[in-house]
Amino acid sequence: MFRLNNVKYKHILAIETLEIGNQQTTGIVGESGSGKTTLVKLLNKMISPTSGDVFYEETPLKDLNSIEHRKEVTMLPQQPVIFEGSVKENLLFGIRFGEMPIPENSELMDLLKKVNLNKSLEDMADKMSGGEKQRLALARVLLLKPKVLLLDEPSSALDESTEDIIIRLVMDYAKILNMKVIMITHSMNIAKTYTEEIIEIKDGKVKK
Ligand SMILES: Nc1ncnc2c1ncn2[C@@H]1O[C@H](COP(=O)(O)OP(=O)(O)OP(=O)(O)O)[C@@H](O)[C@H]1O
Repeated sequence: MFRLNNVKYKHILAIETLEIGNQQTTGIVGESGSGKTTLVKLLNKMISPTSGDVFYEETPLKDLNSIEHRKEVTMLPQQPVIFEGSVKENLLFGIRFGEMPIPENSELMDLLKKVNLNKSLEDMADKMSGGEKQRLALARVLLLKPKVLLLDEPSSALDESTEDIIIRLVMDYAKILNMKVIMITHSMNIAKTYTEEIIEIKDGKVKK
């Protein structure tokens, strides 16, 4: 799915070769500051390498339009962005931006239930807790049904049992929608439990 060839990003990453295959779930594991987020940002063209090439399905990312690419390969950042306004407005933000058909309220409510968010569509999103905001942001990306979902430490604002429920839910949902998931986590245990292939990053390099 992705291939990196002699990729450098500033002094942060130096990856000679890396293949992320077509498996459904991939884990990216490494210590804090090792370069995991930077690697994932390269995959959806949020940033471009200082040198070297990133390929998506054999096409160099530098030849792809960033906005179009990010519709296919969508990232849920560690700190979710929540806008002033209702839960519904927040859910529909990406849909409107991508000029996609607006879903029925019933689909939105189903999704809220799926991500364990006990709120109504009219509730104000900026009044919610950190963990609730993260689940809302997750619902928003799931609604976009990207081909590849990049999750940056999806559980950082969640307690352990919610974390488990949410990761399992994303993985199940991804399977149903045939969505590939690349998930950053600091925990080798989480990676082993939920992902088929694990990439370890240490000091900006892939650990062999
Ligand atoms: N735009 C930037 N300019 C300079 N340094 C940066 C930039 N972005 C990140 N860094 C630094 O690069 C290193 C790797 O950061 P990155 O966010 O990729 O790590 P991470 O493995 O995702 O860490 P964490 O698990 O704590 O989120 C860190 O030392 C960080 O401070």
